[in-house]
Amino acid sequence: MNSQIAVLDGVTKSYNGTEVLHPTDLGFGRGVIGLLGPNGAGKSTMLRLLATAMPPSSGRIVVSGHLVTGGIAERTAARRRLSYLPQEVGIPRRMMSFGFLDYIAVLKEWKDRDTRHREVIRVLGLVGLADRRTKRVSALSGGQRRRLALAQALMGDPDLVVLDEPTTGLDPEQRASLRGILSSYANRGSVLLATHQTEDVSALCDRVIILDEGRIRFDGTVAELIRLAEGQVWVGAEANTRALSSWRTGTGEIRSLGGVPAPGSRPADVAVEDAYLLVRSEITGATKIGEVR
Ligand SMILES: Nc1ncnc2c1ncn2[C@@H]1O[C@H](COP(=O)(O)OP(=O)(O)OP(=O)(O)O)[C@@H](O)[C@H]1O
Repeated sequence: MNSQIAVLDGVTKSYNGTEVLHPTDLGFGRGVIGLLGPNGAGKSTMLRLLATAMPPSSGRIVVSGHLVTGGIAERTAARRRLSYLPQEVGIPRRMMSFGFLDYIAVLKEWKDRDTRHREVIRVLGLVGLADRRTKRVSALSGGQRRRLALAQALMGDPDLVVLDEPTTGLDPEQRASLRGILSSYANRGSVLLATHQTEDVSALCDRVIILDEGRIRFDGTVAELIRLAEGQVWVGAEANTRALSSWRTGTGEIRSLGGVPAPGSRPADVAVEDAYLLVRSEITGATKIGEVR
């Protein structure tokens, strides 16, 4: 489809002979897409493949019309149209914030010095580090370093923004501000983010994909995900019998996922986290959505 900015076509990835991403077909259009899944599900693997950080074991990947899995020229052309925030970024500690971003901009082939510097200042402002631009990386806090890493992924006007756990380590103000920034990128391109923060998915994502053991287990809108869990989240004075999980909330009531509703309990609004946990429990065989009681 022409409106697709990135496509995975029969893509697999194996490490040392073990397939960790099973044959996957996915297309990404405009908008923010959240990738959820437990540790080791294959989220980072999928993002690294899309970001051209490593080749797939089989299948085709296309980004902005360029066949990433073709020759080097096509891969380079795709790289010019995407940006990537890995889960861990090693930033030289002696570099200054401005110098680091300027260096990345040079690698991204921003040749004109003035334009490049304007862009560096713009992204430093976006991540709230404008007043830290002459600070050495070693003098930044952990969250500020993460913001600096994020800034390099926001440079330019990419068609595809690939972010591996972008909100980890950010304070609430920065997370809220990042949501605004990512929504504005999503008006013109595709933003794909792997996260464990289900609140970010509900606040931000047009589409959510759940990956587990290298397979896609859910792909739909946030509303569709939530609908799967409707009628299975309860609050009351007691926990549901055979609840998948239950806990006392700040109001003193017990919130239960799944199970047989306790006498006097009432249905609660479903959050993305509830639906995610119920989908996961179905995968692991702990319960079956729609047949909990
Ligand atoms: N370089 C590698 N060599 C060997 N195995 C790897 C390598 N990178 C990842 N794996 C394995 O591939 C699987 C998927 O890992 P991946 O990092 O993609 O998961 P993830 O969903 O991003 O996990 P997390 O939420 O913990 O970041 C895991 O079993 C992991 O141990």
